[in-house]
Amino acid sequence: MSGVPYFKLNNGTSVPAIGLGCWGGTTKEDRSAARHWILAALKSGYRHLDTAWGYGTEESVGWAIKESGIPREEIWVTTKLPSHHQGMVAESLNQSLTALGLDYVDLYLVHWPQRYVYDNGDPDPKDENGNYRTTESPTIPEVWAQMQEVYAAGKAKAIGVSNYSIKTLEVLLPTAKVVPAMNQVELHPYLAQPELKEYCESKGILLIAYTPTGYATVRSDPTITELASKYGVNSAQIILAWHVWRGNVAVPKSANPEHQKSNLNIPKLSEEDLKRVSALDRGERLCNKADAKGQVWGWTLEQLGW
Ligand SMILES: NC(=O)C1=CN([C@@H]2O[C@H](COP(=O)(O)OP(=O)(O)OC[C@H]3O[C@@H](n4cnc5c(N)ncnc54)[C@H](OP(=O)(O)O)[C@@H]3O)[C@@H](O)[C@H]2O)C=CC1
Ligand SMILES: O=C[C@H](O)[C@@H](O)[C@@H](O)[C@H](O)C(=O)O
Repeated sequence: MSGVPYFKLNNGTSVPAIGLGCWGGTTKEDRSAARHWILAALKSGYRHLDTAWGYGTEESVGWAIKESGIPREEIWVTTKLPSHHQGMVAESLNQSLTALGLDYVDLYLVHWPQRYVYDNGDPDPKDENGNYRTTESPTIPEVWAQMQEVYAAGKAKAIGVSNYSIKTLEVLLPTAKVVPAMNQVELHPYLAQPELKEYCESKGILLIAYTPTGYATVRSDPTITELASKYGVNSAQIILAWHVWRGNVAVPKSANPEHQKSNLNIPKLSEEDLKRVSALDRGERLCNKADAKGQVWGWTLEQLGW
């Protein structure tokens, strides 16, 4: 077993390789109650919290940081820009900072490449046919230019993207003055995304794995459970060891103190066993799958480049 390593970003800062996913449910009550399991995680040794404007848990994250008494600079905080705020990056980040009770975040991510029209602050604006009201203005490069401004102002110590593919990164990068430090995407043994990983590595972009343990689907895979027995650990630990070996940051969510603790405790696996985990890749998405219209939050898989 070993502690959590830190990975270096293209701007020279370092991020704990395991963070706590802070998606806290859909009700106001659950999102508020998340403060208690977020605080428990900080007490167990987590120093990296992953939230988003859209999760409604920024206040809970801020409360837990304050309550923990841990110095601000020892905790890595990520939040994300929602799709209906992409024309107002500075204002949206200010809203997030107010909710967090912080004066900077360590990482600010564009949550999705698709942009929605701003309609009275509705985060899911839809037309009469139930279609997302996406917009081409601002463009991806225009949104990124605004991201560079909040980075220059020091309100975000690093900036990056989420749910970007090679296709959408190829739209962003040509005019970027700051290369995204990180790209947060779905990654687990059933969706290893080797081409995206190689591409991002070649550009100096670190990947963050969301849905990192692949839910019960991947955790109960026979190879994973066999390795868990062999090493005397649980399935999530096998999968997280694989992420760290591949050089991916991972942000497992757990409200359970025992799971939280074990997710920080990374076992050392043999190269041969790690390669067995890699061999499970089948390009299967488990989160954010296409809906009945063949879209994910208003964009087709082709638009997303998935
Ligand atoms: N950028 C994006 O678009 C997205 C980002 N995310 C981020 O990624 C985070 C994690 O993603 P998520 O989809 O929740 O995937 P996870 O792989 O983190 O799965 C979470 C589930 O796994 C369970 N779990 C966690 N650890 C263990 C363990 N050791 N043993 C058994 N069960 C365990 C949790 O249950 P329990 O609480 O009971 O432990 C919970 O039900 C989110 O919170 C969010 O921060 C997620 C989706 C999209
Ligand atoms: O409106 C979009 C959804 O909230 C979507 O943003 C989430 O599934 C998300 O990607 C996450 O980070 O958990």
